[in-house]
Amino acid sequence: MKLLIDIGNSRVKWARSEPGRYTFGGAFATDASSLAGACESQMAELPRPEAVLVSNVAGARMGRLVADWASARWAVPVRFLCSEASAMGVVNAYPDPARLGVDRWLGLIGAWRMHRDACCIVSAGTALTIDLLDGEGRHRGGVIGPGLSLMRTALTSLEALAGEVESGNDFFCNRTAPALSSGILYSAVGLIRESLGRAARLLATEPVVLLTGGDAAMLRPYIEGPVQLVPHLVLEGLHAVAERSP
Ligand SMILES: Nc1ncnc2c1ncn2[C@@H]1O[C@H](COP(=O)(O)OP(=O)(O)O)[C@@H](O)[C@H]1O
Ligand SMILES: CC(C)(COP(=O)(O)O)[C@@H](O)C(=O)NCCC(=O)O
Ligand SMILES: [K+]
Repeated sequence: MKLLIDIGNSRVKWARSEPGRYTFGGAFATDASSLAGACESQMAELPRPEAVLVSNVAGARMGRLVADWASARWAVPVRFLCSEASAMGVVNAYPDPARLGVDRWLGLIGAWRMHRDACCIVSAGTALTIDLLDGEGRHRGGVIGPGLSLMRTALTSLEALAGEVESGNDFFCNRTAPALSSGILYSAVGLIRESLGRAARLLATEPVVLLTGGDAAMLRPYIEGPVQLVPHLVLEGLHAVAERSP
């Protein structure tokens, strides 16, 4: 068994990888003060993994905390994945491949393994990242926007907008709280819809949407066309790599 760990800027997600079998394990906050304790409470009882594969986009300190915990618990090799120029049929669009977030890279790897066709990966996490993969496995680039919580935190930090964001049904609202909710939601939905329109024109075909991340389920009703909800695409990408690694 290999242990897969996705360290995002809001949450750490983990899973078990065995040949032909991927099992989601759990999630906990990406918080330095509680990280080791959360690893202990969620993963300590696992059988000793033969390896730990990590995707980390939350900085070196979080990565070190997880690696130190795993090394102390099992004395097992901890491998931090890096974005590459190409791998497993996917070609990175970045001229400097290592600069592409490794979560986005592993999302592309996971998407290609699932679909082997043109797809648009929408990852609704701390950031809202959208990446386009063409029918030949070429990454055509992507965009990085604010996630829902990030927008909420930024806007409600303004004194005039402080307080609860209240979900509503209208687009145009006559009270501050629902107006915030509508603006935040459609900022994300607008970016997604713009991306999908441009993707269809660029590829001359409508790519399937792979929707992932903590806000995926919430955004799903607002996205037209073929959409597949994949709660943890980064972990699926790590599983694809794990199955190919010795
Ligand atoms: N239990 C949860 N804890 C924290 N955020 C959650 C939770 N469930 C859903 N979310 C939403 O998901 C987002 C984080 O998604 P996630 O994909 O875990 O982000 P990242 O990969 O950037 O850490 C948060 O911004 C929040 O809006
Ligand atoms: C943009 C991100 C921080 C998203 O992280 P997340 O929302 O998953 O926490 C991550 O993809 C990243 O570190 N990207 C590096 C810059 C780039 O991809 O161009
Ligand atoms: K993301």
